[in-house]
Amino acid sequence: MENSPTWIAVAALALQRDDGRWLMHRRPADKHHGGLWEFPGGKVEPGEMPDAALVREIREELGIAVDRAALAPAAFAQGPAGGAGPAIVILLYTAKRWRGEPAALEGGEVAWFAAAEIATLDRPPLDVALCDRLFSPGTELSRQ
Ligand SMILES: Nc1nc2c([nH]c(=O)n2[C@@H]2O[C@H](COP(=O)(O)OP(=O)(O)OP(=O)(O)O)[C@@H](O)[C@H]2O)c(=O)[nH]1
Repeated sequence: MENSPTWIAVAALALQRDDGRWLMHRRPADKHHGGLWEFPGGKVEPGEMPDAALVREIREELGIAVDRAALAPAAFAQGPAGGAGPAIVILLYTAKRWRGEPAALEGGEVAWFAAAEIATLDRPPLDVALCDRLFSPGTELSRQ
């Protein structure tokens, strides 16, 4: 059995609007996974709780304020980051409340999608797994 010597935790957010649409972020072309659509978020810093990291990343990346109490754990996925980097474990939270209007402050673009539309977007492999868990038929969220 092989153990991964290192891995990084990434916290990501599935933000849902009142009309049921979800926010996705298209990564800037010059970044790892450039041009792919993913849930906004970023790396958890050493010593940081994932939900606190997410509040920070979302403020930096989208310019909106989300309270930790509004974050609900939803799913996780793990796998290689691609390239020679350490493995990634992505912790996905959902939120339905925030303050401000989301914008792609660090490049790329943001847009709101129905769950069925997200299935047609080009996404990193871990996001395909996360979306399967979040939107799979029979789950509570897929009916909302
Ligand atoms: N934020 C986010 N990252 C994801 C997702 N799926 C996925 O494979 N990743 C990968 O996880 C890593 C997270 O890095 P990031 O670039 O978003 O994080 P960051 O802002 O803290 O990093 P940086 O400041 O070093 O660029 C990237 O390799 C990214 O491609 C996702 O849904 N959301």
